[in-house]
This record gives sequence, C-alpha cells and structure tokens, in this order.
Amino acid sequence: MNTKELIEEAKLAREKAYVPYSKFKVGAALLTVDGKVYHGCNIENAAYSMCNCAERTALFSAYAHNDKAFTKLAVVADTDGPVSPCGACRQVISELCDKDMPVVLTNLNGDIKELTVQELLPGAFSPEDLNG
Ligand SMILES: O=c1ccn([C@H]2C[C@H](O)[C@@H](CO)O2)c(=O)[nH]1
Ligand SMILES: [Zn+2]
Repeated sequence: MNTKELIEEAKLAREKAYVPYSKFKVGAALLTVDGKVYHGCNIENAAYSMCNCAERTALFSAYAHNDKAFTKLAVVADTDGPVSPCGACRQVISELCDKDMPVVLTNLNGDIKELTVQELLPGAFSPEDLNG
C-alpha cells in the first residue's frame, strides 16, 4: 500500500471518531509489515482527561491483535497545515515504532509533512532510560 492509499485509510478512520466535546475528528492508519492496516480515531469522554487520540488508538488496536511491526503511520485532521500529534502520542509512537519509520502528517487540503519517528520526538524517554 502506498502513502496516498494509507492517507485515504486514515480519512476513513477519521469518520469513526467519537468527539462530542471537541468536535475535532482525527484519523490514523497504521501499516504493518504484512500489509495490514489498523485504523485509529480519537475517542473522547465526559471525563475529559480520558480522551484517547487517534494515533494511540491505532497502535493499541494493533497491539491488541498481536501486531507489533509497522512500516508507516498516517494521521489526518481538518487543520490549517499538516496535523501535529500531541506529546503523549509522540512518546507512545517513539516506543512502539522503529525510530526510522515514516510518519505522514496531513490534513483535508492535502498538505503533507513526512517525518521519521525520531524526528517526531528527538530525545524521547526510552525503555533504556529505566536501567539507570
Ligand atoms: O494529533 C492529534 C491531536 C489531537 N487529537 C484529539 C484529542 C482530542 O480528542 C481532540 C482535541 O484535542 O483531538 C488526536 O486524536 N490526535
Ligand atoms: Zn495524541
């Protein structure tokens, strides 16, 4: 699957967003090494801090299906420029995806920014940091 197709998958994922509070729909599509695609959408809650972003939904869904090897992540929202993932998602992406994996950030106008996982969060806290 190419990047354009993965972006279309992210747009389909976005339509599944549950966003009664922000009304801000975000979609993510995560491609596995086997060519499978996991959708992620943001899912909000009346207890606002429980809201989960699209990027983490996609990653957690893949993990729940025992898929842990990924080749690309696309994220889309209705933003002026390419959507910018939050800090929490950057941290989770940096632990669960290869540091050189491309992350494609886009919007409904077709603006695209492609970064590696490492570029998305330079200096991320990592599992190695737990070893002192
Ligand atoms: O990259 C992003 C940025 C924000 N959100 C969600 C969280 C919340 O539901 C809404 C507004 O912040 O958008 C995402 O899912 N991904
Ligand atoms: Zn996030």
